Amino acid sequence: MQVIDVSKTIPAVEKGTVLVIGVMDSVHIGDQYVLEKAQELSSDDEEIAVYGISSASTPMVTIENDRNFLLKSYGVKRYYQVPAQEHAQAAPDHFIRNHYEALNITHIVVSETVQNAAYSVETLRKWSQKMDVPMTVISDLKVHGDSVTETRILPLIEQGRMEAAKSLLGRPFTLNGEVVKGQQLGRELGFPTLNLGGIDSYVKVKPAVYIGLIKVEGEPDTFYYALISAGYRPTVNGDSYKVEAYLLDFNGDLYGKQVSVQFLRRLRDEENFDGLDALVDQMKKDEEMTRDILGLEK
Ligand SMILES: Cc1cc2nc3c(=O)[nH]c(=O)nc-3n(C[C@H](O)[C@H](O)[C@H](O)COP(=O)(O)O)c2cc1C
Ligand SMILES: Nc1ncnc2c1ncn2[C@@H]1O[C@H](COP(=O)(O)OP(=O)(O)O)[C@@H](O)[C@H]1O
Repeated sequence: MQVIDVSKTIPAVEKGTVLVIGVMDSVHIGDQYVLEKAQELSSDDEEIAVYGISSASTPMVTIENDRNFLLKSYGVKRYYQVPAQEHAQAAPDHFIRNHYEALNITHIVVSETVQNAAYSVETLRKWSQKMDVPMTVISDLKVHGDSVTETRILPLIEQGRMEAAKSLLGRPFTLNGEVVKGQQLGRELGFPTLNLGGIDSYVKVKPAVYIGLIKVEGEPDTFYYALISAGYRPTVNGDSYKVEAYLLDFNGDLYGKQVSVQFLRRLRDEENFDGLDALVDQMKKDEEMTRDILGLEK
């Protein structure tokens, strides 16, 4: 998928464009609903492109790379990105008017949620009628009475409500990062834990122990179950927030690898134990409980 800055020259395309206008920051089930409709509406002669009205605020549920990967998986060929300083005024109707011919727009798919101060669905509708370009407005997908937004998902992750987050995201909340060195204490405790680096832009999950799934770079068809520890590690005088994972029934060198860490459910909150023995006793219990829940051999 191509990412194109809308403030730069917009390359002309040959195929017809089904242009989706939406806030596609986290590619949650509301966004997925819009993208599925766009897929249904497009023919083999057309390509799906997204004009993304991003809030671009941190912390994020889905960082840019993740978003691009997800959009691509929904068949999106081009993502027209509005520069951060112009978000508040992001006016897709200007963009469409200015680049209508270069983009060869054959259909506009607009999600009802995206109206902002700068434009309205009505403005777009008038233009599409004048130009005789079909336009489809996708109504807001509601879960339990309310629209699905990133603002609704963020606090769920901050509270460690991973099942609830998953129900709105349409996938488990996932951190993608690189395995970095930690204090090298884990192996001595009998619980080697990979330390995840490069995750600063993501929302911080509640300090707690979680059951998760890990995918490792170079092994696209394998998942490992894991115990994830997120938090400040008060027992070992941890100085900063970290996310670590102990992979069950795994042994290998993961330093420097890209991993994806999916959060399935919270097991318990992080505690300040009185010494390492108490911590290790609890980690053993955590592992036993996890094996019980997952139906794994002990
Ligand atoms: C299953 C599990 C549970 C953990 N629970 C706690 C906890 O409740 N409190 C705490 O201070 N640290 C907890 N930790 C973090 C450990 O203190 C940390 O993994 C250990 O210090 C090793 O760190 P290292 O990877 O930097 O060597 C937990 C880690 C795991 C894997
Ligand atoms: N089952 C496992 N789960 C996680 N990491 C493992 C496992 N087995 C081996 N490792 C390796 O051990 C490292 C973690 O050991 P640890 O002593 O906690 O060191 P660090 O503090 O640097 O993370 C991982 O980065 C990985 O390379």
